[in-house]
Amino acid sequence: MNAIIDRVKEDIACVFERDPAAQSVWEVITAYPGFHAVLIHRLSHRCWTAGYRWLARFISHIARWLTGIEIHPGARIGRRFFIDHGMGVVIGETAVIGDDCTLYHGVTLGGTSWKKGKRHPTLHDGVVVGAGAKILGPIDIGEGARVGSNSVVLKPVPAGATVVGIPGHLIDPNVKKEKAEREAIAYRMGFDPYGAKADMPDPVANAINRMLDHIHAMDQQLETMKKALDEAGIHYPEPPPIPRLEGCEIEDGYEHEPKPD
Ligand SMILES: CC(=O)SCCNC(=O)CCNC(=O)[C@H](O)C(C)(C)COP(=O)(O)OP(=O)(O)OC[C@H]1O[C@@H](n2cnc3c(N)ncnc32)[C@H](O)[C@@H]1OP(=O)(O)O
Ligand SMILES: N[C@@H](CO)C(=O)O
Repeated sequence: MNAIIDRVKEDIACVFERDPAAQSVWEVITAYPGFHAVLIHRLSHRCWTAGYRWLARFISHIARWLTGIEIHPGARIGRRFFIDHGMGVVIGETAVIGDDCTLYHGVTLGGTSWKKGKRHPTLHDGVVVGAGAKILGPIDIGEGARVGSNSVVLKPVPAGATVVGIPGHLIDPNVKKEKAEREAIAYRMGFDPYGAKADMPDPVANAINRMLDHIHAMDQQLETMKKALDEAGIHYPEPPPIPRLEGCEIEDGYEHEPKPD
C-alpha cells in the first residue's frame, strides 16, 4: 500500500516539475485529466495482467469518458508519467512507456498493422512528445528524445535527438549550433536576425554570414589537423582559451547575450 501511495505522490510531484501552470496539489488531484487517466490506467493495467480483460477495458473506457484520454489497459507505463491537457491522447495496447515521459494533448502512440503482436511504439525514459504528434509502428524512441508538435514519426529516433515534421526528420544539432551562433552575433551587432525579409537581402547580415562560413571552414580544417596530429602521436601546445565576454551565457559552446524582448 505504501508503495502505491509513494507512486501517486511521484505522479503529483512530476506535474509541478513539468507544468509551470500548476498551482497546488489540490488542483492537480481535482483538475488534471492526465493525472486521473494515469491513476485509472494503473488500476486497469492490474486487472488486465490479472486476466480480468473485460473489466480492464471497461475501466479504461470509463477513464476515456471522464478525461478524453484513451489508454489501452495492456499498455506498459513507467513511473512519473505526465500527460498535460490530455484531450485526444490515444495509447495502443502494445505501447511501452519508460519513466519520466511527458505527452501533450492529441498524441497518438499507434499501430500501422492489423496483425496481432507488438505494433505500437516504445518510448524510452525521459521522452517528450509535443501536442498532436503521432508516433506509429513498433519503433523505439530513444531516451530523452523530443518529438515536435504535430509530427508524424514512422522511424526510430535515437536517444537525445529531436524530431519534427511530416514525415518526422531529425533536427541536425550542427545546424542548430550554427543558427545560435549567427543569432548571437546579430544581437551583439544590434540588429534582429529575423528582421530582414527574404526578398530584401541585408548586406551586413550577408557579410557576417560569409565571415561565419569562412570561420566554420577554418574550424573544420583545424579539427582535421588536430586529429591527424593526435593519431600520429605528435604533441603540440594547447591553444589559449577563447576569450569570453563578461556576463554572457555559454550555451552549446557559444556566447549568448540576453535576447531583447
Ligand atoms: C497550451 C500549451 O502550451 S500545450 C504545450 C504544447 N507544446 C508542445 O507541444 C511542445 C512541443 N515542442 C516542440 O514542438 C519544440 O518545437 C521541439 C521540442 C520539437 C523543438 O524545440 P527546440 O529544440 O528548441 O528547437 P527550435 O525551436 O530551435 O527549432 C529547430 C528547428 O525545428 C523547427 N521546428 C520546431 N518545432 C517544430 C514542429 N513542431 N514542427 C516542424 N518544425 C519544427 C523550427 O522551425 C526550427 O527550424 P529552422 O532551424 O529551420 O528554423
Ligand atoms: N501547461 C503548460 C503547457 O500548456 C504550460 O502552462 O506551459
